[in-house]
Amino acid sequence: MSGKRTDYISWDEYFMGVATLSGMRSKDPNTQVGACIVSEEHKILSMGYNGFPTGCSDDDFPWAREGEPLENKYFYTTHSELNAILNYRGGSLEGATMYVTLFPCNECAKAIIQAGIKRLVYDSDKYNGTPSTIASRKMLSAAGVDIQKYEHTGRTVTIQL
Ligand SMILES: O=c1[nH]c(=O)n([C@H]2C[C@H](O)[C@@H](COP(=O)(O)O)O2)cc1CO
Ligand SMILES: [Zn+2]
Repeated sequence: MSGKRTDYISWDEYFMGVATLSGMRSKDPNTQVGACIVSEEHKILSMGYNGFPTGCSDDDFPWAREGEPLENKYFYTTHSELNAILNYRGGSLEGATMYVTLFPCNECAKAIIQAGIKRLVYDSDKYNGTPSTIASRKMLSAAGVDIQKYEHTGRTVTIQL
């Protein structure tokens, strides 16, 4: 008998958990997104969350969803998926898997494809049916990216910080 623990978290729980934790860094009051990129050997290569680019202060740039284009967040936020891709400085992401807490938009889909990411595991799909996610799905499918919906296990993890 090996005596090994049996209640350890699965790879999917681990990586979606890390993506979720990363999203908790986001200052966006409406939608927090986290992404975690993993190698074929189950090694974490990079992480990201949605926010303004370096040097663009969260206190100076707007988090509003509405109003003039220059006065709301959409021109300024870097999405979690792009941040995770850009945060990787170690070489190629060819063949990697991305775990992301929200299904990617069309712009992130292009970055995912061009980075060579071959598998996508997503959790929320709250913008399903919008032109952006329809285009995203269309491109990811055409490029042969394996798209999987994360299956919740019901496990709750409490971390004392
Ligand atoms: O793929 C995505 N990844 C990502 O990080 N985001 C970010 C950008 C914004 O900060 C926020 C979306 O804001 P909202 O849900 O209020 O429209 O989530 C949004 C998408 C769109 O699906
Ligand atoms: Zn995006």
